[in-house]
Amino acid sequence: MTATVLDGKAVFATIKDELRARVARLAEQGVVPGLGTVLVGDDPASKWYVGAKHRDTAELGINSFRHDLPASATQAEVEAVIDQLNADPAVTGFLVQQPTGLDEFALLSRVLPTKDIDGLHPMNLGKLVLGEDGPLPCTPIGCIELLRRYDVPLDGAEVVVVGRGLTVGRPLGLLLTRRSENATTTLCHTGTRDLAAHVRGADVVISAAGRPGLITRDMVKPGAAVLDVGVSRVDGKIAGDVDPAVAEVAGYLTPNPGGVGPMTRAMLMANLVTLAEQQAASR
Ligand SMILES: Nc1nc(=O)c2c([nH]1)NC[C@@H]1CN(c3ccc(C(=O)N[C@@H](CCC(=O)O)C(=O)O)cc3)C=[N+]21
Repeated sequence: MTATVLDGKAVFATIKDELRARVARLAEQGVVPGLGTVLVGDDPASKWYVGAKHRDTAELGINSFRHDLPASATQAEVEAVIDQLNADPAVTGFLVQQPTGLDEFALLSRVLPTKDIDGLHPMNLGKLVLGEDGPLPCTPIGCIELLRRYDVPLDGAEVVVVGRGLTVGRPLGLLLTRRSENATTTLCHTGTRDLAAHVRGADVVISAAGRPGLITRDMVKPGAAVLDVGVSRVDGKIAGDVDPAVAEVAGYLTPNPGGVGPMTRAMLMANLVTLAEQQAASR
């Protein structure tokens, strides 16, 4: 038995087709969505992610506005770029690529909540807690969407999330326990005494710890769905949190690369098109 591949790249291709149709309808109303990105410094991985996002927009007929700043950029300089993107009506939504090395909370708070396609503005995270509609964080909804497209049930399922970071683990817990997802969710982290015991009971495991090989074959319940969000680098290559031998016992497994990464970009594009539709409707 070998696990069914949760092919994020293939699902992204399908989602691109769906989005192209929505972009075409917006074009009939004279609206072209616009993505803004702010990148600080020259971390090669961050550069690649931002570059990939701009290739995605080009493929979808979405405008893009790229602001790359040197590592020496100050808080005030980055905030000035945020102000400019907030004020530009051609920019539907934008994100500040993390990490910046600056005061992240101040930067996140400065983005107009209505242009926050990352769903990480305190207002939007608050809406998530309160159960109000708003843009949702891309990697967490990417995980949920990937499971949905492969008919992996979440309703009543035991889900173990490994990691409590702002962009993945923390919001995933909030999303999975909503009535619409209805999963019983355990959030594990570096303080968890017996990780293996928790993972063993899980129908779905989502690991976003950034520790290569953390999830091993012996920890996984046969038939479980395993999503690998880890993007550590070992010898210049992507190393996930999930040991490859997990494929021998899991029912479903994301490749890495080719799993959650493309789904994150898919949800970013979807959030952007949704915002453009909302802005078009309220004109
Ligand atoms: N404000 C903000 N928003 C983000 O969404 C955000 C961020 N900051 N900081 C960094 C993380 C990381 N991230 C990835 C997106 C796509 C891939 C991706 O598509 N990876 C490809 C290939 C990777 C490769 O081959 O190098 C894959 O998994 O197949 C990976 C990682 C978004 N992030």
